[in-house]
Amino acid sequence: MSTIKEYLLFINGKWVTSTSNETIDVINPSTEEIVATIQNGTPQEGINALEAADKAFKSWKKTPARQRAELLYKFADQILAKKEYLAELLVKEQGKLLKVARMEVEVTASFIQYACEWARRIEGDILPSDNADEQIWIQKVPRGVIVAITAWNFPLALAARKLGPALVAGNTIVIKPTSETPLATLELGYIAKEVGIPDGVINIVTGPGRAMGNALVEHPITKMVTMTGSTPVGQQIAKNAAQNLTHVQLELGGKAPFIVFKDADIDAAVTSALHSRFDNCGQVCTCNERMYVHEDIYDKFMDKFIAATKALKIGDPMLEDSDMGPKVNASELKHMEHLVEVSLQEGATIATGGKRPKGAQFEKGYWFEPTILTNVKQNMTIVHEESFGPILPVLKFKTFDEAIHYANDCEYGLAAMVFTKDMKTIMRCNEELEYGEIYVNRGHGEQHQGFHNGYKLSGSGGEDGKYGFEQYLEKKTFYLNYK
Ligand SMILES: NC(=O)C1=CN([C@@H]2O[C@H](COP(=O)(O)OP(=O)(O)OC[C@H]3O[C@@H](n4cnc5c(N)ncnc54)[C@H](OP(=O)(O)O)[C@@H]3O)[C@@H](O)[C@H]2O)C=CC1
Ligand SMILES: O=C(O)[C@@H](O)[C@@H]1OC[C@H](O)[C@H]1O
Repeated sequence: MSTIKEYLLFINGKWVTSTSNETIDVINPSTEEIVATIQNGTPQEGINALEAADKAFKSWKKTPARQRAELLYKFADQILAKKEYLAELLVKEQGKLLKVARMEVEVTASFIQYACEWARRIEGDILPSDNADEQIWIQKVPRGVIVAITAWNFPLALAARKLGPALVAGNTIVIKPTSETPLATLELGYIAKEVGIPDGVINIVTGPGRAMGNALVEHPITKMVTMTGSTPVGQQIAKNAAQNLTHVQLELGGKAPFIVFKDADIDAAVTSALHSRFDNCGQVCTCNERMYVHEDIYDKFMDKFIAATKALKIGDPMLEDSDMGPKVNASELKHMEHLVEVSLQEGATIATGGKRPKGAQFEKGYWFEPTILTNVKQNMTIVHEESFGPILPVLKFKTFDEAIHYANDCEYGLAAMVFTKDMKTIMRCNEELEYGEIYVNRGHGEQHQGFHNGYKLSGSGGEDGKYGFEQYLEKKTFYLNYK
């Protein structure tokens, strides 16, 4: 009889049971079984975590950056040492394929290792003053307590993407993972103790965002909120943080266009389009959310693309030969069905998929077939509303200007993908596409040294790389007169 693990709140280096005496079940999306429970933490417990982080900040910021990095390298090593355990936990709580979960654990460690490289590169400026015998120093200093709020699609990697730079820069952190997939993130509390991260430097609290999240965002101890999630919630966080003018960094929704020009390598485009839509059951912020294929190659492209989509194997994410697992929860599954229903009502047709799969193995769980919609018009809902799931509308285009117009006709601006061999077309796309991240002749997939930056309603601030690291530092200008 497997016992259900009850996770507690991780505050000031201790595991704490919430005074709410309430827990939240974490459900396995493949089986609908309870995987574990978490605390329904109270807003006061969130504030307790902030106070612990504030207390720890005073000594953590004085710790030489190299020592901070050395501890975080050990933290990353311990994450890798637990790869199989953490990967299986991710499969159970999020439904992602085991091979993708293993990649997520590796990426979690590499996010932290990348941040550690910045330990000896925190550079300021020294400027000559207009006054004699005076210098101006512009110093980079840590902000203080960072609140990190994460989404459910890559929960562990998203936490590390924030924890790494925050701590290397000298800040302390309170992480609130989503209530959907908090387990692997909570395991970071055990790892923090194992490697000797000082108490209070890392705190992990759970509870619904509207209560626990609000409390963390609105408190004056909080000096920065970094959040990954949906645009409506990001907008709410920005409003709540405004009362203290707290710095906010938001990575939000997307509706990436995937444009296949007439001269594209069709086989390469088919493979990239397939993975950029259906990997992680379409639950990646930079996913191929809508395709524009030049009319001259449309039939040839679609024959190959539909065949490849039909060949995808939906199944138990623990099995090596599965290509796609379930959606993360029941409401997301219902959202898929709703989007297909609306698309059909608006005149689209289904080339493949469009419903829950049949079979005994799909009786339980939140499964949805990989779906391609055709006869789609630019003004349809599915072309503008993020699906964040395995549904792909495909449209034709005639001219370059038409493709760019369609692609930019969107309230989001995170990622775009373009397939062409023509350099002039590539450079015009670079210039005219209104997106923070453009992939040319390959599918989506950021790298740590890049800059994951959403335009429009896809976010503000950006993260990763040099410019993401800089967000975790404040500037302090120092006029030194030595007359
Ligand atoms: N740009 C990017 O890099 C990424 C963007 N996303 C986007 O995230 C969405 C899916 O993730 P999902 O988790 O459903 O996103 P949500 O916006 O629903 O939740 C994100 C996080 O915010 C918390 N939250 C909710 N309300 C508040 C509040 N009022 N104050 C503070 N925190 C709050 C949630 O907690 P709880 O769940 O416990 O309520 C969760 O931890 C998609 O739209 C996708 O596009 C996802 C991944 C990456
Ligand atoms: O947030 C996302 O969906 C992507 O940025 C995803 O998150 C962590 C992985 O490294 C990215 O692919």
